[in-house]
Amino acid sequence: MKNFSLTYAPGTALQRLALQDINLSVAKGEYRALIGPQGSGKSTLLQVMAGLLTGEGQVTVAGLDLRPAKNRDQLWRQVGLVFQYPERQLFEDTVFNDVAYGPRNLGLNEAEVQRRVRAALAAVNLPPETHRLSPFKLSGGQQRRAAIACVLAMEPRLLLLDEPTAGLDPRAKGQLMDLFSRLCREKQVTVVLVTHDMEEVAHRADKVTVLSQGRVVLEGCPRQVFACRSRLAEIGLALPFAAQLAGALQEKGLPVRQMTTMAEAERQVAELLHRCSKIKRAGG
Ligand SMILES: Nc1ncnc2c1ncn2[C@@H]1O[C@H](COP(=O)(O)OP(=O)(O)OP(=O)(O)O)[C@@H](O)[C@H]1O
Repeated sequence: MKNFSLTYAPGTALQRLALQDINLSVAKGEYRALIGPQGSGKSTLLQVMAGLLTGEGQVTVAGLDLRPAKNRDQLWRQVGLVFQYPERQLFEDTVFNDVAYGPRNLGLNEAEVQRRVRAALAAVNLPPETHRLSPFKLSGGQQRRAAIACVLAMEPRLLLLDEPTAGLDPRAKGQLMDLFSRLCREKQVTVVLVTHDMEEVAHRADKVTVLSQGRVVLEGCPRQVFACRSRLAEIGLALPFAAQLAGALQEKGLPVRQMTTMAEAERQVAELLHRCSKIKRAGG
């Protein structure tokens, strides 16, 4: 995106500048997290990347300049957008037909449709006995997975995820986040994830973009972004637990390096305990 801005309902009483002068570049195969307080423009930005919203400035996705409408129309073959609560879009008589809907619309032959549907349902761990059920007979978590399978069956090159695990239990959430990571690492699918979950960002993202009031205010790898403690506090964003712990220990004068993931926290706490026990043994 180059110098991109978007105003909702221009010229009306509801006019709202949602994105201002955005310059953003996401590499192929990258896992990008998009964070920011409520109303900062994250969902709007995802919809622009999906070609659903337009504004002023340049947007190029998968080599397509999105200004001409014909290019935006082509994008749906390459981009999968998972909205918040995607299960609300399930509508077919069976789970199988819901997942097959997109591939059939692509005009693929039935053997390829079947292959894609089975692969997508297996990827989200929906067992074969659920495939012929009405999606409305599934549990809430299963419905979410079926809805995500609908997007995966399109085999998108770019996966845009708007809080895809909101409301799921930790196990289901972990499984889905692992799946998105695998698609990124093994199939070079580009992932852009909107989330309020800083642990996920610290753990999985290659890079983080922070939005505030429609502007990009910080960008970098998780370690760089989470080192900007006061800026994030000003914006109203929390730090991952490990970064909070590092700050608390440093305030007490303990020799702790900056850290963002739980694995780093475990290593550093183990080092600290080891040093404590050596000091104790030495009678200190
Ligand atoms: N269809 C719309 N018409 C008018 N204003 C809108 C519309 N959609 C969003 N907005 C406004 O644009 C701004 C950005 O909204 P957006 O949903 O992109 O933010 P967000 O960061 O995704 O928020 P959240 O974390 O709450 O989902 C907000 O001020 C919102 O009220």
